[in-house]
Amino acid sequence: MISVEDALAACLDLAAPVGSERVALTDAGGRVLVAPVTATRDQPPFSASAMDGYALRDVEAIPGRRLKVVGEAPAGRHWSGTIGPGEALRIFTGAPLPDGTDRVVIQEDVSREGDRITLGRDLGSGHNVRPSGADFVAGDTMSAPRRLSPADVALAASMNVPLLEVSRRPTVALIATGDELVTPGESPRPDQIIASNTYGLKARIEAEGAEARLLPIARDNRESLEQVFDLAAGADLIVTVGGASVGDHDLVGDVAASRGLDRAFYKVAMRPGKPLMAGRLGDAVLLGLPGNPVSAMVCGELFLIPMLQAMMGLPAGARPRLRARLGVELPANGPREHYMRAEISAGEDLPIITPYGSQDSSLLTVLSGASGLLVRPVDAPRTQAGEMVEYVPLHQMF
Ligand SMILES: Nc1nc2c(c(=O)[nH]1)N[C@H]1C(S)=C(S)[C@@H](COP(=O)(O)OP(=O)(O)OC[C@H]3O[C@@H](n4cnc5c(N)ncnc54)[C@H](O)[C@@H]3O)O[C@H]1N2
Ligand code: MOO
Repeated sequence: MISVEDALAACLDLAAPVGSERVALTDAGGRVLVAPVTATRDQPPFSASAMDGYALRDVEAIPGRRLKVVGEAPAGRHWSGTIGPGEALRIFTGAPLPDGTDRVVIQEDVSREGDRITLGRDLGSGHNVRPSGADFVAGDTMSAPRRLSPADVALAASMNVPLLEVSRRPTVALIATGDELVTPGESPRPDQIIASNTYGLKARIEAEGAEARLLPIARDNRESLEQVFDLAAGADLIVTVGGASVGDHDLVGDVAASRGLDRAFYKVAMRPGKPLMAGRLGDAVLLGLPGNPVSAMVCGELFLIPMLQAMMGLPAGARPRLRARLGVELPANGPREHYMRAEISAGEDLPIITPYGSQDSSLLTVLSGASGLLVRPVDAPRTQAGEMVEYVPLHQMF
């Protein structure tokens, strides 16, 4: 058995970037930018008015001063003359500032009669001008790698870059294994259950920006597993669920080995998720998740998600952890790192985390209610309520 840390390092070693493609801005939100975006112009490309009002020379912004309005500049139309002494230009937000001016007095501070304005008593101190290049100048870059936020997409658009180089979405083939499983919506025999893990994993994988393909359920015999493995051809990552333990019907390791699996590890000192396996299988990476539903989802969160991030070219490592105060006393932990499904509530200095009473790895109701995984390190001593602990937050992306 290896440690969680070593298993994650081995998983990340297997997960090479999958390459990139160009997408339009309209399809770029949430994708992973892999090459920097360079601005092709300054923004704003000219000194622009920040308000609706009158452009004039700052030296003439004197309360009570009367000026002649000699023209008008709406946004999108440069006024080509020069503003001289005693003159002002009617101007609107976003319009280029005319030559000779360096200030805009907002219309609320002006009274107008015909082509004459009189400046009010309190003009404020702001110039209401956005200098040319205030946001960015040509050659400025948005760095990569990064997951493109809505604001990033808007920035790239503003830089006049219509196509972005993003990571291809890694493709994941999901294989559920077991004679006891039927697809949701079907009529199970009394001795069967509904396959759930691959559905939860698909949702999680897609929330991360990868593509998941659900393959037919593989039955507990070599022939069926071989057939379903064949269907996984072309995937970047093959994820099996179940059939990983020591039972007579746990065939995933054997079948993968006979297909040439170069196994990196099998079994991790953690709870849930001990019978985890990973390796290289031809051109793909294989991640073998344990069958218990909570084990599959927790291992998905802790290992599969960082692997996908690495495959998309993002800096990848252990899932982020937060701090909280323990809500109840916990006994000493054993030799496996324990990821306890827990509730998190508001506390004084830090949130309070309370693990559920039942930590059985078959209980999806508990996982569904949990907002974090309380991390109990290997051989952690008895821990009192109120002590500081760490947890991995869950469900944050939904
Ligand atoms: N003698 C031992 N028995 C077990 C050990 C052990 O070390 N020695 N480990 C236990 C642990 S821990 C786990 S986790 C499970 C994992 O076993 P497998 O990965 O071989 O999983 P299965 O036996 O196929 O299934 C376990 C459990 O999960 C249900 N299952 C499987 N796939 C799905 C699915 N897609 N959707 C919903 N539920 C699924 C399956 O029906 C079983 O109930 O082994 C322990 N045993
Ligand atoms: O490791 Mo199993 O995954 O504890 O249920």
